[in-house]
Amino acid sequence: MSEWKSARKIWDISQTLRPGLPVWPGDTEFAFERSWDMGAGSPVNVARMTMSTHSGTHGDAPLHYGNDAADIASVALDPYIGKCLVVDARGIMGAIGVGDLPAMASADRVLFRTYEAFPHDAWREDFTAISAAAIRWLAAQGVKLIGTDAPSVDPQNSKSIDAHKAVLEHDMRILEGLVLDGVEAGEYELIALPLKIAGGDAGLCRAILRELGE
Ligand SMILES: Nc1ccccc1C(=O)C[C@H](N)C(=O)O
Ligand SMILES: [Zn+2]
Ligand SMILES: [Zn+2]
Repeated sequence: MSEWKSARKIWDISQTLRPGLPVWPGDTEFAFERSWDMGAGSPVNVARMTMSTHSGTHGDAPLHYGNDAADIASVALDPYIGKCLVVDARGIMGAIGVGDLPAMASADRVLFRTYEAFPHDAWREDFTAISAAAIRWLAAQGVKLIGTDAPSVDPQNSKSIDAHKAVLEHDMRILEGLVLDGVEAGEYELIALPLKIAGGDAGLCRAILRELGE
């Protein structure tokens, strides 16, 4: 075993960014290409990327759903690091409602697993959203961050984006596109920092869960 291996187990809950990554219908495809190849003129390999700010696993900035709201470079990082509760929401169709929420003593962060198996290779329009009522209920319990393995907290065809508006109203943070395959319901430490993009309406994340320590 590598001497670098942490004593506490780590789950990588991030999508792998690569060409062909399923993206929101109509949004920018993820593209990656070498701009310099190591060899004759260059001592190193370097690539360039083109992508939507909502590619793969990401955190939404309040600016995404509020014009005068904070960009991703300005938000505090506290919501993105610390103890979280993973909730098994597999089998719920449509949107997660208040009645689907577990009795919670206290949790600052709640992540919902909606997929039996994450759809890495195709866009699925029928993902499970989260109702605005459920978001308000979570806010009332003190929850500061809501995460989901679905690509949005609102349904794909929503124009009123009620869940996002409820999040804005309660100044919560959102993680979308998490990969929770093989993660059991329970408590973990979350670390998922969005990239610091000035004016960014979202930031790509490398998201992990870590086994709780002493
Ligand atoms: N790329 C988009 C283009 C148009 C409308 C929405 C998106 C989204 O990505 C939704 C997003 N993931 C969200 O719920 O925050
Ligand atoms: Zn998003
Ligand atoms: Zn969103």
